[in-house]
Amino acid sequence: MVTFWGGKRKTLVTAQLHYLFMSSTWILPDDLAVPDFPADHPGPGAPVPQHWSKCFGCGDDQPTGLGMEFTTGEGLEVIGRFEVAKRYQGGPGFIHGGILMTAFDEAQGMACNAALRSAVVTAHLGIDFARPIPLGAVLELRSRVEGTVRRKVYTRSEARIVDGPLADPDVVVGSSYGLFIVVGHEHFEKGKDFVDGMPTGDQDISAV
Ligand SMILES: CCCCCCCCCCCCCCCC(=O)SCCNC(=O)CCNC(=O)[C@H](O)C(C)(C)COP(=O)(O)OP(=O)(O)OC[C@H]1O[C@@H](n2cnc3c(N)ncnc32)[C@H](O)[C@@H]1OP(=O)(O)O
Repeated sequence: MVTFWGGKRKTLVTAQLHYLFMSSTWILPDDLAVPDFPADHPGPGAPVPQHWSKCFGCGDDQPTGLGMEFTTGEGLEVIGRFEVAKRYQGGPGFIHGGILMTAFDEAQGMACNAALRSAVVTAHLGIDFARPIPLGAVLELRSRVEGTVRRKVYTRSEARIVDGPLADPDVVVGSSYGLFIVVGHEHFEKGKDFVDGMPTGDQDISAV
């Protein structure tokens, strides 16, 4: 199957050559600009704070969420981790695919935020499920910004099991590419009436 996106969304071209590669190919635009390395970047290994305490991906005030924790990696990379809890089950014993996609969404959004210091939302996500991921596995997602075109931010991420069942840091168990769009504060104004509870800590809606 070969799928090309056209029309208004001409910059996003995805070729899904499943019969050749068993994975999808993400073609980046020619006019991609690589963002400058932030002057105040703390270097590898520094904690990256949650962007919002109620976030399903990273919030510490969201008991059913993934509780992902992030650190800076080399260059513009961020590294996210979480353990595959039993409640994330899809097929017996394994992670639900939508949970992995959520983790990739969060991880690539955090990479955008760390590289650009701007709020972003997801416009498009692609994912390849390469290996089954068992409950109890500790997943590490390495994510980075590939470049930007105007407000569009192109990202990439790979997941590996680094601890627990089937751990092998050399095996990529899933990968993802994303298109995020830089948005202003007004984007979140529309949601203020629907926020679930008050934020904890110093993360509030104005922080985005
Ligand atoms: C909740 C999060 C809090 C975040 C706080 C910040 C902290 C940062 C850390 C984030 C970590 C979180 C990670 C989870 C992040 C989510 O899960 S966000 C939730 C899911 N996403 C959404 O709800 C987004 C819903 N969609 C929208 O609101 C609007 O469609 C968008 C994406 C803002 C774009 O609308 P717009 O601002 O009017 O922009 P528009 O002119 O249509 O498009 C701009 C460009 O993007 C292109 N484009 C737009 N959509 C697409 C598409 N789907 N395909 C291809 N191209 C597209 C356009 O063609 C245009 O291209 P150019 O003309 O520049 O070449």
